[in-house]
Amino acid sequence: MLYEKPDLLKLPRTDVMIATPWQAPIVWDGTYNLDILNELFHLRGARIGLSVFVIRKYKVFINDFLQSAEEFFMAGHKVHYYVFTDDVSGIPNITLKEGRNMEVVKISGYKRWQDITMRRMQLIRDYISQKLINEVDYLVCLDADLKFMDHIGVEILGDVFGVIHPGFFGESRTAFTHERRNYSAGYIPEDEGDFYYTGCFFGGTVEEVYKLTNFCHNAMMEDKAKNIEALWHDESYLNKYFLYHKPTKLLSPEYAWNDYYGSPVVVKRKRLVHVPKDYNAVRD
Ligand SMILES: CC(=O)N[C@H]1[C@@H](OP(=O)(O)OP(=O)(O)OC[C@H]2O[C@@H](n3ccc(=O)[nH]c3=O)[C@H](O)[C@@H]2O)O[C@H](CO)[C@H](O)[C@@H]1O
Ligand SMILES: [Mn+2]
Repeated sequence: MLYEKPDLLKLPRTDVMIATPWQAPIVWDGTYNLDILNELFHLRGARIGLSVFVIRKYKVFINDFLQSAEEFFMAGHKVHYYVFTDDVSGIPNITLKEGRNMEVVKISGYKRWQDITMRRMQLIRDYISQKLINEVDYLVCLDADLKFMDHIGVEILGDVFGVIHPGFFGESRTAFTHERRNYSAGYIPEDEGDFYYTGCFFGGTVEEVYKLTNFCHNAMMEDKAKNIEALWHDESYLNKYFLYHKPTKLLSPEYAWNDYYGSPVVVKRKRLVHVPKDYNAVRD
């Protein structure tokens, strides 16, 4: 395989941090060679799962989500979609490319939207031990109200990864919307916290995603027993997990963009974007 020799004396990017203080890479455009990575993951025959939840009115998002994933997500690799839904007939039967398949998993859903979003942790955890552990090597967990606009491939994969929220990447700790009540299991003290991670995109090896979802679900149950819920629900507990179990890879906000935040110069590609939604129309 031919490619340009890496140059140890040349920085791939000079405008952004490309590794955390704990030496985890932060993936930005221009920091990786996709040909090398594709070759490595093909040699391993990596099987990649993608989980997405489509409950109640979130059906409106799933066609664009899947069609755009077929175009941009893990092109050329083995992909297994797991679509969790309360309405199997509402999931479009789209034509998938070679090496890709889809499983629709019927679940009952919850009344409150907060429970729908939070219970994903429990459902993912349980489906990993029931089935996924034998079917995929990596699992990528995503919101449904997203559309792929550009390449997302094996450069994202690692033991456990999170995505820096597009609204907070230049912010100070005090601006992070972490859970600050010390009696919540999602609590992060004001002088701790590295980045603010989005709840809409995380993943890793199936074993690591099991640990992450198990932690988050247990933390939620601990709070539920006290009749509290962290400020940003699953996102708050995910941030807590990443504080003490640091991600081994981080994805830049290119991987979870929202046009609400405009077009900062450091963001060269908007790979996955949140579809604008009318909260009152799609929730409850
Ligand atoms: C960009 C980002 O940081 N997203 C997070 C954020 O808000 P969002 O406002 O993006 O959350 P959201 O409304 O997209 O809900 C999260 C996900 O739950 C599913 N769903 C939700 C409601 C429903 O009626 N039906 C349904 O299927 C669906 O897959 C959806 O994408 O905060 C949420 C918790 O408050 C989650 O942590 C989201 O991941
Ligand atoms: Mn969302």
